[in-house]
Amino acid sequence: MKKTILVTGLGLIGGSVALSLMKNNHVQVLGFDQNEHSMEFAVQNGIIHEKVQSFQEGASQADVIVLATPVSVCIQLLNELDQMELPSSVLVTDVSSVKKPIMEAANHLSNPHIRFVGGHPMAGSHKHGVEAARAHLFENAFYLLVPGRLSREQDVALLKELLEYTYSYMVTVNEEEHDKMMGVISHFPHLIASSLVHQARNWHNTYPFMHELAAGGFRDVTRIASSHPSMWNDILLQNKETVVPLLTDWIDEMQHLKELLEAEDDVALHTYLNDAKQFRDGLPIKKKGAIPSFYDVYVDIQDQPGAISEVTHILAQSSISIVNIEILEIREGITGALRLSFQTERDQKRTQLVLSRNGYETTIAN
Ligand SMILES: NC(=O)c1ccc[n+]([C@@H]2O[C@H](COP(=O)([O-])OP(=O)(O)OC[C@H]3O[C@@H](n4cnc5c(N)ncnc54)[C@H](O)[C@@H]3O)[C@@H](O)[C@H]2O)c1
Ligand SMILES: O=C(O)C(=O)C[C@]1(C(=O)O)C=C[C@@H](O)C=C1
Repeated sequence: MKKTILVTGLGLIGGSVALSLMKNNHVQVLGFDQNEHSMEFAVQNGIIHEKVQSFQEGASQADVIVLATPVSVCIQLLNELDQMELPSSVLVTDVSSVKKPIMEAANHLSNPHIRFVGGHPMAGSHKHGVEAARAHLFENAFYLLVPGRLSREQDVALLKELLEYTYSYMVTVNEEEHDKMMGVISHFPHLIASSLVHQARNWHNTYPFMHELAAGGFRDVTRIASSHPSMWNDILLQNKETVVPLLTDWIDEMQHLKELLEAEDDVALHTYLNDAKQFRDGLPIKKKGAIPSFYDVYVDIQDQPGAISEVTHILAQSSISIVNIEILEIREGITGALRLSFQTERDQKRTQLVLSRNGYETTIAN
């Protein structure tokens, strides 16, 4: 029998989860968002099967609910759900970037019909909104699952099965380790990226031409500063327990660097830079697993005649050989994506460069 899944919060992440659920013939995907336009877009573009008029209306029909709203809204929705008269048992999950406050709220629920397994797909973008949703967003990424007081083994197994078409690696962690790790590799870097942009902005009056010179380095290190401020506000406040001590350590580290520079300690400075390089170079770029992966580039394209040959022509002109090409999610009238695979990282990088010079939007899913 088909499972009915309600996705609440049809933005970048909710829309992308919904798109992957739509690939499963055994599910019916309902969507709810406070923004009517997002719901309409989702129906028109095949992101969900149907919209519902309220969270309650969807919840009362659902076997599974995915909460994909900002973290603090997710906590409110869990509390609303707790008060609802649900006709039968419902498995609830979320996608929030912070897990301790979510699991705390979930562990306190008393509605006997609710089961809960926390979730966090570890991929995203600086974009937001349903228009940015992509079925391939989570491909080859980790998808973290966090069981709690209301989770049974079969709930975790069911979620893994339903989320199969995200093509991600499901890993179970606890909320404590989740928030600490995310603090270090996701939340705190966000603060640093924003602070670097502020520093450049403060110099803008002195050197008005400077921002024109901001090339790859500045752009690479500050891309995430372009993310949705209200979402990050929420994340940083909800994980301040982790982020504040990291900030204290960082200030000490900056002080140490300042001293090295003032003392012109080139040996210590070189060691510092080299140690960072060694660790950064050792980060896994591509995971090996059930899903074979090359050096892939995703290219957003319009569904119009000649769209694919235009892309391949541009690459041929730059002598870049494509190993494989796959069309993902093309439906009439909306943007779709091409997955281009290359043999080397160099070709992957060059492709991004030449295609973006030609006005294409590209993504590398690591
Ligand atoms: N953006 C990322 O890179 C990323 C990655 C992984 C997880 N997350 C998590 O995913 C969640 C959503 O983030 P996003 O990037 O999709 O944001 P988004 O802004 O693209 O989408 C959020 C959606 O929630 C809707 N919403 C807000 N309040 C609502 C309510 N009361 N009822 C119904 N809908 C409501 C908004 O209208 C919007 O469509 C956040 O918890 C975030 O921490 C984000
Ligand atoms: O790629 C980006 O823009 C992201 O910020 C994605 C990112 C991350 O920090 O890696 C951001 C928040 C999430 O919870 C998961 C992924």
